Amino acid sequence: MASLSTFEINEPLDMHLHLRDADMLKLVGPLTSNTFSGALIMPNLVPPITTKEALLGYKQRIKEACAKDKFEPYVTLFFKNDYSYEFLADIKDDIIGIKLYPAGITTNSETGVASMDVEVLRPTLESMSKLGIPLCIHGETNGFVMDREKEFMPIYESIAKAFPNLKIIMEHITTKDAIELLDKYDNLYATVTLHHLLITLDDVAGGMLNPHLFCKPIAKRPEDRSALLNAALKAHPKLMFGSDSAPHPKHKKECCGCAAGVFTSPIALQVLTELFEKHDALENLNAFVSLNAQRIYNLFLEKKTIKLVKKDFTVPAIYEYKNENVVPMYAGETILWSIESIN
Ligand SMILES: NC(=O)N[C@@H](CC(=O)O)C(=O)O
Ligand SMILES: [Zn+2]
Ligand SMILES: [Zn+2]
Repeated sequence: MASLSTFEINEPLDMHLHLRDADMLKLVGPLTSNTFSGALIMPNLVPPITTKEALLGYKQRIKEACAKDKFEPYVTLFFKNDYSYEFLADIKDDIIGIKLYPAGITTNSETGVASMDVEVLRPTLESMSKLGIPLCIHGETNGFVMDREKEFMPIYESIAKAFPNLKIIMEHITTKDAIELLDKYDNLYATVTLHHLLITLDDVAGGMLNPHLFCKPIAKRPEDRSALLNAALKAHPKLMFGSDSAPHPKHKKECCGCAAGVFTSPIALQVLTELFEKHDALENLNAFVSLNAQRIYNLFLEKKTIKLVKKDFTVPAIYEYKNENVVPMYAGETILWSIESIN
């Protein structure tokens, strides 16, 4: 009998994750914490996380939901223009970064910033830069949907230039323009999702509409996907894996007015392994999914080894807990790798 191939991932990190709250958190939290060592948790709850009390309470609820696993939730604060230096100095050690959303650009971002003018953002950014707090950004304008990220590039540039000591993370990049910008400024970094390495707009809307692949930023053109994939496969040192796994209940996806977000937590490591194997790049997967983020964010992790085996896995049609449910990417389909053991 031919022996099965196996592959090990050490201390995997998901540097862009939505865990929501309450029963949805209890449903999706363990689907990340069982296989990942840690994750950067997005603050776009309703209302968003803007106080120390809300932040610490949320971190505690995440720890309880994920209590079975060795897992570190790296929580973030929702960017506001009026945070004082004293407030940020006090909260600095509890957060991994602050997430900036242009108002209304994505799910639960209504109270984000109304202007991306550097002068308007300056007070908070100056404090962050002095305190060494990284800035994570959802970088889209409100222009034509396919151009929103590209149009945001000058804004990234203006912030990168104005605050050379501020670490700026371009979240969930989807274009070759963003990949090109990465190498222009020392203080620019990026995350990329699994789905943006796999799909283009064709998969979302080129045939029958697939609401489970609808997300912000929308998937782009084949040449964008190639640029993202090339950078990920070589584990570009400024690029990190961030799933942007963004669960919404089934009835909010399969309806008129579909919510944006793709739910990938339960399949992320298996499909990444499939993708890197297909492109003969498995030797770079640990850098892409862990080492780059450890270096960029100065993280120190306990050992956790995920052993994957090349064995078919049928993705569940739906994940459920009490009244919550969520449909994963590739629901009901077969993927080529499975999780064999977690140590
Ligand atoms: N990516 C998405 O399409 N949705 C995210 C928000 C975000 O990351 O922009 C969500 O919170 O649902
Ligand atoms: Zn976003
Ligand atoms: Zn997100």
